[in-house]
Amino acid sequence: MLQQIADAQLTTFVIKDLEHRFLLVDQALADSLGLSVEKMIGRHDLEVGIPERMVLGDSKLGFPGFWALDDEAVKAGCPLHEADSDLRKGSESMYSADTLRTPLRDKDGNITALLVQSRDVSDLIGLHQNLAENRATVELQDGHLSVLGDVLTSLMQNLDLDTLFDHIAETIVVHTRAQSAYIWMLNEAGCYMEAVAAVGPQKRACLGLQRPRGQGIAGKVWEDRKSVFMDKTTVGRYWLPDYIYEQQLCCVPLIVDDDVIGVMVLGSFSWDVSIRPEIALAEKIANIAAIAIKNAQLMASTQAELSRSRALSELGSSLSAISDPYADTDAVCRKLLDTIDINGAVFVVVNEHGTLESYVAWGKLSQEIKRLVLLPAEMVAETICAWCCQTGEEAFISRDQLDARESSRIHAMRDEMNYGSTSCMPVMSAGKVFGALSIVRERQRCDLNEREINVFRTVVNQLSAALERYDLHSALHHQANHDSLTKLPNRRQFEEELSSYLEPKSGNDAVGAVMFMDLDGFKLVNDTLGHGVGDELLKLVACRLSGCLRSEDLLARMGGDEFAVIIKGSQSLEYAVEISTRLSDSLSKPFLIDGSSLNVGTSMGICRFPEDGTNVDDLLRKADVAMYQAKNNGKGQILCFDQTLATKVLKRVQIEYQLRQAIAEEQFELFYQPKVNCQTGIVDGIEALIRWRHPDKGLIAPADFISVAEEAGLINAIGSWVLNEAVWQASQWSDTALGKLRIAVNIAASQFQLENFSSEVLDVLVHHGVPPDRLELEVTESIVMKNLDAVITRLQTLRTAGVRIAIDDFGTGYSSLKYLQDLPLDVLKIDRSFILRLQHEECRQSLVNTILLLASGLGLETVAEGVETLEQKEKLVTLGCSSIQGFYYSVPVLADALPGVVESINALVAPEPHQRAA
Ligand SMILES: Nc1nc2c(ncn2[C@@H]2O[C@H](COP(=O)(O)O[C@H]3[C@@H](O)[C@H](n4cnc5c(=O)[nH]c(N)nc54)O[C@@H]3COP(=O)(O)O)[C@@H](O)[C@H]2O)c(=O)[nH]1
Repeated sequence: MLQQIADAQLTTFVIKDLEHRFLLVDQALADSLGLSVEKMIGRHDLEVGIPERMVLGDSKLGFPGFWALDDEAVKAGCPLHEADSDLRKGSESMYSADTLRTPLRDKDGNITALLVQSRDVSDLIGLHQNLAENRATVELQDGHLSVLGDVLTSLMQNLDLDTLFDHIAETIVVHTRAQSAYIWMLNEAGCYMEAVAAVGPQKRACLGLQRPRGQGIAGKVWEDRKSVFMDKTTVGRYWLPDYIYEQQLCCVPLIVDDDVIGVMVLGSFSWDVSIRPEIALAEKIANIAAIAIKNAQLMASTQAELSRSRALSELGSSLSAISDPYADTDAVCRKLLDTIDINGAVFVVVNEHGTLESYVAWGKLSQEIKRLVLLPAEMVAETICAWCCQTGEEAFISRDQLDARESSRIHAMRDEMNYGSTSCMPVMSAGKVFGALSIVRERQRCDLNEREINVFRTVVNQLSAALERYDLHSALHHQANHDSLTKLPNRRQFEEELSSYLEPKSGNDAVGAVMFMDLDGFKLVNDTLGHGVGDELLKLVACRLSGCLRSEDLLARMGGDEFAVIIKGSQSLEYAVEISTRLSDSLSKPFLIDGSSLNVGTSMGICRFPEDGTNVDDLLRKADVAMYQAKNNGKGQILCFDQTLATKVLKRVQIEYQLRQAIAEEQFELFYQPKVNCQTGIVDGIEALIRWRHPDKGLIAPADFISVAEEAGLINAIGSWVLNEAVWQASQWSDTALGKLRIAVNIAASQFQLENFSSEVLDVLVHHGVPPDRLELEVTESIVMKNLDAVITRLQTLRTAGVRIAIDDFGTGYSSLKYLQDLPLDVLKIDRSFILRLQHEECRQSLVNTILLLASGLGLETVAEGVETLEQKEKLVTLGCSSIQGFYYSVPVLADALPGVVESINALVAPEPHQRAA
């Protein structure tokens, strides 16, 4: 029955005596040992074939053996549980057991036997091991997942491409057992893989390396499109010199949309720790990295596109405001590098000699835009730019083409400079080729596409239009700033240039001189030979003057026959005088125009800056003042500005200004001075003499303003007023005692130059109803200076009508007998200077006598001016003078006072009423 119990157990069920002999053995154990139960009873473990190291123990396994465990249980006197492991059975296969040894006691309590119950737990342990392995796998995957989560987060944070590449390389080293990492990216044209980021000792050496398809590890992974593990012993030929420290490499392709865009390489410097298992993680990182790279590339190209379109619109607006075609083209070239994704822009121009020269070249080298070295002119002539300039057509060269329109040395240069795709277009202005603009890409990059060429064409067209606008604007500007006759700068340009030159530069005043000149004798040429000759003369003068100056100086035509010069940079008065003398001398030789030899000279005024002024107005005014004075001193003079001179001129200018107001407001009055007949002692005429009643300064004598009026061209207006006023006054006196008196009016020489002068005089007489014989015109000898024939005709017309003509101030001017004969005269007025001291100086007497004889010989009456004394009067009467005028009889008086004055003069000779009666 006990045997039945033993056999019914699921476990090994054995009872042993204290010598380890089996007292009871279950059938299963006997079967497993290939023995019968009976055969085992009474035998110990070794005798039934249980291996010795199980029975007696195995030190290697740390197993004490069945017997030692049996003894231990007996000794302990209580059940002993033992989890045996890795036990080998007879077949040497491994098994594990869970054994309980329970000492059995007799009725006296003594241990007499040992119950051994043992269970085979090998399967259970296997299960445990599987469980542990599974747990490790899950943990590894969990680890990978968390690594990938980190990687994903860090790579998707919108990094720019370069930072992203670096970041990927760093991430690999952080999250795998790799000690170095390299990122290789396919170039734009898909020609090679380029190392763009690296972590590890080879970083510097490796960055920028390029590997074509199939070459090097990156090239091989690109070709095979799958991950690979290599070590130095197995793959020598792909190693190249790229990885000198690494012993093992894991290489993973970066694939997006089935295209290999790059390669990720993980390296380890030791043999001990294999990085082969890292491939799985690296591949997962690569998947994320590839997407992140693609995103960043998209982002970068979108941003580049955005900034290109921004640059394009900026370019458009800067082109519309082009101010200097050269400087602006330079800027356009630079902007083109931003506007179109290119590596170089070159601009060549056709210079004024019609030859091509390289003007500007810009290149984009690792994002930095730099000016490139310009090609020598002879090489420019062999480029595609020259072809474009010659034909006026566009040209395109693809990246791998050697275009026959360029010379072989340009091909060699292209090679050396790594030039690829090129587009060149002519820049035109008003149908004329101005130059050519060319853009270029590095050879490794794709050809310029249609869209990019269109953008380039738009820019070139805009540039051409801008140049056309600029040319037009320049022409207009030139027109506005230059004299069309002499082509010299005009007054406006002169003032602008002087003003900008005078602006203090770096705190220093500009130094130099301004000269103002006016041609002497030009008016005569113009009036006598006509404006055509005058114009030719001005052109020749401009040419001679220009030849005397340095290129930095400026000669301008200020208007009419006036020229001005800016001498820059010299403070020396001597130098200014030297230049002006040179200018003046240059005009000394006659000018030959239409077969006539013409002579002109120049009067010149000089002022210097900063001494005489620091602004345009001051300097021009002062040079003008000096010139004015030079002219007054006599023709052909050069004078430097001085303040006294300026005061005089200022006064003159003020008088001129006020005179204009005086004419407008009729601030003039006529005074009248009687002329007394020497024979009768009776007043036989009066002279009208002008006075200016200035609102502030009171009465101003004609000596203080007539000459200014003559110079300013105001005398004709004043003369008209005097004539009208005097004739009107004569008409007022018509029915009085003064009604028969002849009234003399002073006429300036320029009045005789007026074509309608005689008709004006006659009209005034008619208008006021005064007969012509009551008017006498006093003219000076200066009327013979100009247009003598016309003057004589006018005088004759007047004289024929009955107006008398007197020559005034005789003896002070030309005193030519010829004109005395030619001019139709009635009266000769002897100048006051001859009368003065008449009674003291013998020679004066004979002079006056001669004049009187001359007048009498010519049939002219005579009037002596400025007679102040009785002696003078008596002498003149004795000498036979016709009439006398002077303070001796009366100072000039106002019209109201004149009747009284005349009456009292006449009274001096008229008999008293009682005498008359007698
Ligand atoms: N074109 C015009 N010229 C005019 C006009 N009115 C005057 N003048 C000329 O101005 C000059 C100065 O004239 P005025 O100051 O009026 O002097 C005249 C007399 O006042 C002065 N005079 C007369 N008698 C004496 C005298 O005894 N002593 C003395 N010191 N001066 C005297 O002489 C002037 C007269 O000059 P003239 O005309 O030459 O007879 C003078 O040249 C005027 O011509 C005008 O309307 N238009």
